[in-house]
Amino acid sequence: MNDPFIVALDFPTLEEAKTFLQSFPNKSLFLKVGMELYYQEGPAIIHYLKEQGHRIFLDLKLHDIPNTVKRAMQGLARLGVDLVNVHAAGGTRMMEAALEGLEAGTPNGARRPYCIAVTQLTSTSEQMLHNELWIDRPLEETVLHYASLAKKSGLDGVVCSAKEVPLIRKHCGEAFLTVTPGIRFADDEKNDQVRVVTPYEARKLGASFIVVGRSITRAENSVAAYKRLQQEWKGEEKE
Ligand SMILES: O=C(O)c1cc(=O)[nH]c(=O)n1[C@@H]1O[C@H](COP(=O)(O)O)[C@@H](O)[C@H]1O
Repeated sequence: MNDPFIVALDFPTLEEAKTFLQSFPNKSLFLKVGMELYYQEGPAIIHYLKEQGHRIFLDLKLHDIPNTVKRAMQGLARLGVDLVNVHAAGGTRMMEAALEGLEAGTPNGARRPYCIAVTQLTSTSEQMLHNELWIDRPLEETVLHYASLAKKSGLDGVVCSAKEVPLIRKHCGEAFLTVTPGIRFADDEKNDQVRVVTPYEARKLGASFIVVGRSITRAENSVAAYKRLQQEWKGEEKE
């Protein structure tokens, strides 16, 4: 998993996803299939993207009782995706059950999908955490606590904002994956994201992977936007 860019394929239909992918012929991408696309197209979308040679992060953010998560993960492992996720808020027993399900569903000889936990969504602000969700601890502390629970449960890493990566790396180690959405170019709209950084900042902060959706998928020229992403990651942002 060396390529640090994950493109969020947030489209309502396979047709629209295909139209987008036509801009990247012969290129193997790391694609994130989320609820919008998967709930419409189901496993067929995964089979199609795998046939095209793409790697897949199936982002369904499972959060349920341990047994349900275990059985759901068993099925997802059979799809042969590379990466899946759960909400760390489901607790350690649920995260352990997710791994048990993945191990049980992984075909013989294959590698089980990596499994990561969402800490606090990148659309959550400090204010929302305290005033709406009634969580009194500082946001960064809760992110680190959830990351520690994920690590203790045996997960491979977390989803967080790149802002929290240095703290997580310090406590959970360099091998623990940090997958960071909330990525925007300096001149982009934030939309519904709150804890946002540029690709350049994400690399400086040490993110393992960055998840980029609208800045590429809704760009006038998606190929140019992807190239800009590569350049900024290499440190060529104008400061
Ligand atoms: O798990 C995720 O992928 C995720 C977690 C999170 O905290 N924040 C977050 O934005 N995401 C996903 O990352 C993508 C970000 O998309 P853009 O905001 O368009 O770049 C979306 O598909 C979200 O579902």
